[in-house]
Amino acid sequence: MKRTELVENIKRKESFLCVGLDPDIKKIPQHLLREENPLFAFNKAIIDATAPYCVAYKPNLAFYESLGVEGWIALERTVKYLKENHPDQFIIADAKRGDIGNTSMLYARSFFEHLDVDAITVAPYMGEDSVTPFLGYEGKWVILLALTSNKGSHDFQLIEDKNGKRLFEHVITTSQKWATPDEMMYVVGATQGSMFKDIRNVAPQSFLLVPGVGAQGGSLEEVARYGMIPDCGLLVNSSRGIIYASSGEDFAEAAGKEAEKLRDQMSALLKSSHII
Ligand SMILES: O=c1ccn([C@@H]2O[C@H](COP(=O)(O)O)[C@@H](O)[C@H]2O)c(=O)[nH]1
Repeated sequence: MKRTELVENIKRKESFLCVGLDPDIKKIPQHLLREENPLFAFNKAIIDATAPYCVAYKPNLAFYESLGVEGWIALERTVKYLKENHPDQFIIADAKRGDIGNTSMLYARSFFEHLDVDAITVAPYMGEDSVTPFLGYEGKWVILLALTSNKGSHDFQLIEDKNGKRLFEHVITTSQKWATPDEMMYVVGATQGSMFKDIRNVAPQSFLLVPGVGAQGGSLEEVARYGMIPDCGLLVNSSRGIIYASSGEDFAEAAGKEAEKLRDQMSALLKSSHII
């Protein structure tokens, strides 16, 4: 999906919400365990209930790979279901890949040709030749980890060089030489609050994928205050806060309500920034 289409969807739906499809077989409602593929049954119900309120879905690979073949089948069926029934949704494989060039090339083939998602998260640690094999696919995106939402983000990402430039700033400035803001986004955790100002100093035009709202306690208002740009430039993800809003038979309806609440807040933020 091209940036113009993503931005049109954000404006039309008054939402920059990304719903995280992180189904844990131990947490999904008991009655779904009778289904032939419980993970897919769960995702399908969540998608149908939340699609009016979001513009993107982000399945995290861990939740599928941990189940072996059955998990991969659930992931493939989920992506196919989205493409056939909700073709306006931007699909992100949160896989955090990145390896030596020829290996990254095969990861890229797997996610962009076989699974055919719109974007994949990539770890920048191995440098340019580990990232560039994911680039050059028409309409596909690399989402590079920059400043993550977890406590451990401080261990390496904030290390300063002798001029006071931090590692995450190096990641962003260097990677902008490899790709345009129409093919590369950055992961920045919602828990980083006012650090979004520093991110925007080095990435004024890039879209940011922002996990950490909901279960991790990040503030949507702060993210928008410091991170929003004229075409929005944000995809804010919530996974557990939406998909586990209820553990009962009403789980999909409850997920829809949570997504709608976030959409309403996002709509107000888009309006106050004169984006819509
Ligand atoms: O910095 C990061 C990068 C990725 N994630 C992933 O996003 C979701 C967040 O889930 P919640 O349930 O809304 O906390 C999950 O898949 C993480 O692995 C992140 O949280 N932070």
